[in-house]
Amino acid sequence: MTLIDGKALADKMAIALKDKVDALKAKGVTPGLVVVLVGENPASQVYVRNKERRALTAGFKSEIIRLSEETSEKDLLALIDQLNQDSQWHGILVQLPLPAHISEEKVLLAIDPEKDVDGFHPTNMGLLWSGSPVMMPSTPAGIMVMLDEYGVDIAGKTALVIGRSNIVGKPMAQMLLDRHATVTIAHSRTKNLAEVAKQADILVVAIGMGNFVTADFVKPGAVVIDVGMNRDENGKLIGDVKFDEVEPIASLITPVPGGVGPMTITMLMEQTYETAKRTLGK
Ligand SMILES: Nc1nc(=O)c2c([nH]1)NC[C@@H]1CN(c3ccc(C(=O)N[C@@H](CCC(=O)O)C(=O)O)cc3)C=[N+]21
Ligand SMILES: [Mg+2]
Repeated sequence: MTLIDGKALADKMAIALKDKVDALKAKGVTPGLVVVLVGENPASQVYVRNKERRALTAGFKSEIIRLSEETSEKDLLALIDQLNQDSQWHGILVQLPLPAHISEEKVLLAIDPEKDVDGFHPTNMGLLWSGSPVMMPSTPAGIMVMLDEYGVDIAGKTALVIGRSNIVGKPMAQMLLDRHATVTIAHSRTKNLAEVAKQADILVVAIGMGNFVTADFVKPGAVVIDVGMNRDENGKLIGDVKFDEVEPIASLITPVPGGVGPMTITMLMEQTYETAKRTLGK
């Protein structure tokens, strides 16, 4: 069996999370997650709905605040300030991307780092890179859980992360490094990418180009993690990895859908729960 079933693992973790949440509620704390969505990005609508469904299933208090595409940066910052002060919300997530007239950097800086369940605030990114993470970006955190669940050895292995975003590639590299992998980050300017990729025991692909990674990129027996979420010409969801070609070569591979995506949401829920739990003694 070469498939890493992210959906099944997410469902399994959801059952355990519900029990943990019930126990926390009995102590008087209900985890609260608020999601802010600006504009009508159709992909964002799907993700935000999935998040809300998983949050309510877990027994959280959850709300989606939908703002029009025309919302000013000033109004959004004022809303974040208000959510920062509101003790019913343990986690605040502002869905990215934001409309072009709003600075993502300013918005992420405005979120209280203690409520930044995405782990995107520079304080949280710095804590991760210095080896004392508090809030971890949920996509790479979910990938680490999948690697552990499927018994993948990380220490001493060669890992290649393709993609250098702040939300996936960079934190992924740090998490693998922390577990003693030998890590390389590749990107669109990397020369001889297929040859570089072919050295990797663990290959994480987050480049945002459908079917980009083909059989010639993959070392036989490699573990292949596909973070891609692309639509093909028929509107079908496809990953960054050409699954049918790579699956016979890999020892383990994540599908799209049903791999990284569901675990991203699961880790967001776990992190919101942990954040709520930290308020107990306060
Ligand atoms: N502040 C912020 N935090 C995020 O974590 C964040 C974000 N902005 N913006 C967009 C990306 C993307 N993202 C996904 C979440 C769930 C699925 C997911 O559930 N995927 C399912 C299917 C989805 C479908 O059918 O379209 C799957 O892969 O099986 C995918 C992608 C979170 N993101
Ligand atoms: Mg995330």
